[in-house]
Amino acid sequence: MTQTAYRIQGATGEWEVVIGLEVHAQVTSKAKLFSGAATAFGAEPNTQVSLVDAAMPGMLPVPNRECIRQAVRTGMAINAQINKWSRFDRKNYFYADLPQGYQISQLYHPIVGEGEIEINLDEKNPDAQTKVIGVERIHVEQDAGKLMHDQHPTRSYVDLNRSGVALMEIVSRPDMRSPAEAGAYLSKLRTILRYVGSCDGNMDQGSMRADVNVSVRKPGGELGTRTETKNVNSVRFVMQAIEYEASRQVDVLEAGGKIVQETRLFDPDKGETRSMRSKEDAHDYRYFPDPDLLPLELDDAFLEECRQSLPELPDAKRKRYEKDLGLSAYNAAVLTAEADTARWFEALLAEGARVQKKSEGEVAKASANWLLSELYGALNRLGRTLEDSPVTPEDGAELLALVADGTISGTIAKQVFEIMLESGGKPAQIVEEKGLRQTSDTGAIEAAVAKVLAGNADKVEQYRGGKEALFGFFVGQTMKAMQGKANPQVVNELLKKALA
Ligand SMILES: Nc1ncnc2c1ncn2[C@@H]1O[C@H](COP(=O)(O)OP(=O)(O)OP(=O)(O)O)[C@@H](O)[C@H]1O
Ligand SMILES: [Mg+2]
Ligand SMILES: [Mg+2]
Repeated sequence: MTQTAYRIQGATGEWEVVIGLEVHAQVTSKAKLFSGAATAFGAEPNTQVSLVDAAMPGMLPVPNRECIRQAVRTGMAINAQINKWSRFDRKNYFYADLPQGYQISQLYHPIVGEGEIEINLDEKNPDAQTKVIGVERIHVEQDAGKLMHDQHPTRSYVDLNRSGVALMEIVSRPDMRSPAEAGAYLSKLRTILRYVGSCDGNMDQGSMRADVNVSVRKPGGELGTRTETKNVNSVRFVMQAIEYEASRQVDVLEAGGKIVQETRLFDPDKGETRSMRSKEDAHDYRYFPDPDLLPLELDDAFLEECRQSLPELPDAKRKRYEKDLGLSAYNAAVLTAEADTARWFEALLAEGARVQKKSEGEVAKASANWLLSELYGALNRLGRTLEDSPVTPEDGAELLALVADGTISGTIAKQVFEIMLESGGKPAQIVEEKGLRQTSDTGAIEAAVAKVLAGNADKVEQYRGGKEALFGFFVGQTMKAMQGKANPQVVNELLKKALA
């Protein structure tokens, strides 16, 4: 690790920032944690509420196997200890969005114990600056409902669609030392969750949100008192909240004040945190084991199935792309940062291996370059993503195969791609219909060469006088005269001969 430490300069010297994140991640599952109600985003208020979620008297919770499975798979993906025996506790508090009057959570015996996440601090060269952040635990709990204050002048409404939805709370160790490290941690965690498929990671829809614990201390000193900024919903806001909160704490301490352990809110418009409640009026949650639920016991077959179902994880994939496919560190990093991108690339690669007569490394490099420059460029222009790309991996591979076997040149491939984007159609068919096939017809190319040389007599003289850099000019002119359709190798040979 070659990172320079993040320090805040105060009048009394430098301060170090200490950060721990509690991330709430909504579990990907059709049904809620203890009921069969649906979890889809964007439904009309109170249309996805069972009697259990509304806390009708006499209703009993029944754990949803899929939610448990997703938490276990997530734990396995961060190399964590999986606890074969865990238990649900009641966290008691009173609030209008919580009809039960308590949240079912896991305080004393979480399902997942110690794990770790390696963060990469240089996006372009991920292995250049890494750090391991400890994860203390992951437990499973219910989400609450949502209060709506903008529906009526004097009343608040409540939407219970979210009530009872399964969350994983992923609690880090206080191992981060800068906003950048916290940002890298959150991004990496989101990437892992998306690969595993246990959470969609959509922070703007609230599927993933972070409670940001921050304290400051003199470098190497005792841990300071932390504040906790709740429910921050983007990577950028987390970084801003830390920056603001750390310098606020330094100001308080340098003025001779004390940090009070408190819950704060982040205001994205102002980039500030504000006090919500202090420890003095903190809840006494009166935790106790939920008497309606048996302890969770996981058997070996279940754990084995969870392990078998894990996909190749982002770091392993990135390293394989570099080592086995020969991609640059940067390309490997960009292609593996999102599970969807890697999936698209691998489909392109598989199809490329089938239709191109080139080595795996050559196919991989050409595919990566095309995806990251041509396709991404086009999608950006069209305001689209890979998911709704107008071109499929099969079409892309077919286009690259036409270049690889010399049917068309790289320049013509760009033209064909534009036509595919505009009017659809298969690359080979477009090439035939528009007569774009590359030609090695020596007669036609010789004629074009002769015309170019005749029209540029002065340059020919300079070239023969030793200005060899002009060769590229002649190639360009000849290709232009051939409308990009001449085989570049034949053009080179015939030009050399004519200029000799
Ligand atoms: N001195 C500190 N400075 C910064 N972060 C800290 C410090 N001490 C603990 N933390 C972090 O605070 C978080 C504490 O989360 P935890 O879930 O254990 O408890 P909590 O916040 O008290 O409870 P709740 O889940 O009800 O919010 C962890 O991420 C931990 O790393
Ligand atoms: Mg917590
Ligand atoms: Mg907390």
